Amino acid sequence: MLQVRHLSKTFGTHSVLKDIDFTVCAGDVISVIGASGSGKSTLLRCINLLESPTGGQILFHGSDILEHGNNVPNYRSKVGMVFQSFNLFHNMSVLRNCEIGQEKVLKRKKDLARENALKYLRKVGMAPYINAYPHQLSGGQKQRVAIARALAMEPEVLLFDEPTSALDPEMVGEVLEVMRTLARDGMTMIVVTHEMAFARDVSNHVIFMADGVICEQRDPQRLFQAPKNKRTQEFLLRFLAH
Ligand SMILES: Nc1ncnc2c1ncn2[C@@H]1O[C@H](COP(=O)(O)OP(=O)(O)OP(=O)(O)O)[C@@H](O)[C@H]1O
Repeated sequence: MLQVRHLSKTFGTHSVLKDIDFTVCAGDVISVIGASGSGKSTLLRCINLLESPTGGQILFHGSDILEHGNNVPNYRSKVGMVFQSFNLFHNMSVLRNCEIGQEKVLKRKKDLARENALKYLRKVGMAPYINAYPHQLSGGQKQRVAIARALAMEPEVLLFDEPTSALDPEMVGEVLEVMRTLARDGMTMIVVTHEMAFARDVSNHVIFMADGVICEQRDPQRLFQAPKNKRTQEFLLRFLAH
């Protein structure tokens, strides 16, 4: 479905992504792990074109979306994103947050947008809060609304950029549980995370990054139990020591 080929990104003279290569198939849950500053968020932001890659290809169903003339708005509507900081519209209710993108971007009629918003708010357990405003919600609840909003756009791939990093520890579980359910339902997901248990137990493929490079990518069982790359070994040892 999605192939990232030789992707690079430079900020000024700082090379943040170098020769990134991986493939996403329908139903894949891919976790991207690595130390702070290794380029994980930049990679996600390049995939959904919030950042322009400096080089390489992003093939979506075989066509390179970085090539001039490709339908970028269509691609964007099929690649959803959930941010660390929720990015909800503060002046809108929970329900409106989940309707607005469908109406403005997908041009859905109000009735359909509402029906869909309610469907996904139910899925993440936020239906009782449809009239609440973001400031009335906990961090975990805000993130569940953000997930419902992304799902309501019915993307083919959902990108998560450290979705639990801004949450108090007691709220991490409720968001991870929603993500586990999505994975079980077959949602295609790329998840930048520091939650190693999620990466190990839920994903079918794990990418380990250091200094803008993919050092190792494999199935989680082998990557966690028998990492081949020295930097992966060091990272996992440091992680276990905490
Ligand atoms: N807009 C930008 N301009 C300049 N440098 C940037 C920009 N965005 C990111 N960088 C740099 O790119 C590098 C990778 O950052 P990135 O946020 O992708 O790492 P990360 O692995 O996601 O880190 P973390 O786990 O802390 O979120 C860092 O050195 C960062 O300072």
